[in-house]
Amino acid sequence: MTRDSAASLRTRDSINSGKSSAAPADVATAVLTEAEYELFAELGRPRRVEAGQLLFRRGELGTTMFVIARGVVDLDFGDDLVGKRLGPSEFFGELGLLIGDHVRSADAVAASDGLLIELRHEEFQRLVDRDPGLVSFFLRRAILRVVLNEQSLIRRLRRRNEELQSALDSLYAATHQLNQTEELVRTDELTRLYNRRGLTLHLQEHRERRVHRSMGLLLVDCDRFKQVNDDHGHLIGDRVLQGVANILRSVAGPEDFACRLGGDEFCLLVVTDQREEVMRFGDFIVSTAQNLMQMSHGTPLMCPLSIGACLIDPTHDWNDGYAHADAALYQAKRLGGNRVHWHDMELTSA
Ligand SMILES: Nc1nc2c(ncn2[C@@H]2O[C@H](COP(=O)(O)OP(=O)(O)OP(=O)(O)O)[C@@H](O)[C@H]2O)c(=O)[nH]1
Repeated sequence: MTRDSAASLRTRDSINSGKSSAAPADVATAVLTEAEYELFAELGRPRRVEAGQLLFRRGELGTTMFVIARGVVDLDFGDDLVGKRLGPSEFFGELGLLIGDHVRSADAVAASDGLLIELRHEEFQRLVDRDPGLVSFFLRRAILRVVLNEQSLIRRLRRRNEELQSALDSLYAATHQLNQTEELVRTDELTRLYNRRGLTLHLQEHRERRVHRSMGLLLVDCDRFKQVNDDHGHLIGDRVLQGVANILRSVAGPEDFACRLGGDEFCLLVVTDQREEVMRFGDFIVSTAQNLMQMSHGTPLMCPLSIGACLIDPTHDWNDGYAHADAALYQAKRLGGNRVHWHDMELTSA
């Protein structure tokens, strides 16, 4: 291509807009100086492109640099990186020319019909031979542009990383808060045992996970607790309730479940299918309360406890099991309290 035809490739607009001469300040610009453009146009090959035509893909090896004579080209760097639109006199794919076999970092697509000038790696030496000064200036700009692009990419990635980190931190905080709230919703404030809602959720989780295990149920109720409040005040009453919770907490294994149902009523679920074992739990709780009562002088640390106990059949309705334990508790109270009573079927049918 001659110098005359090269000049004719350039649109008048781009010349008039002053893009053609790179001032020292925009040394990293993608716009070629007039002299560079003319040199590349002279040694390169013109190539017509149509709107939407793919020039190269990200990840492909390339050995060609392109200069836009007419039209516009979009560069898409993928992920969520900002793309670029290049116009007349701008160049792209320069590392292919300089290095040869360079991995493209973007998809290049003609965004309009246009005309490009292609320069292959093999032509690099010819460019140098023709005008070493001009090519060295171009090289400086091309390298600077790559470095600036890299730096801006690093900055963007760093910012993005910080944003992601802070989003992750907020997510952790929200999850933590949610867990805490969920835990609070399930917890009795006074005793820190599970509350009735906690029990309902516990049973629901078991049903959902299809955990079918036999369990012993102990319904624990304070005897004449109202009297404690009346005689010693609510604060002492609270302390007694906390004492009952401590006994239940101390006997419950990791798979067992202790909760305060409300007021002076508690329950303990123990994983077993043995009546004797459930009764052992019950006896231990009642006798521990008795021992604590003996240790109190004046201000009560504890009150007597009544317990209704039964085995829960995992294949039966929970409410049936609960009703059995409740009936047994009623019997324990009727017999004077301060004891464990085992549920027997006659009780419920009576
Ligand atoms: N201190 C305190 N008292 C509570 C709390 N919740 C409920 N109570 C009281 O517990 C008492 C329970 O009374 P009752 O249901 O008659 O039970 P009780 O006096 O133990 O009677 P029996 O069970 O028949 O032996 C009531 O006076 C309630 O006000 C609490 O959180 N703290």
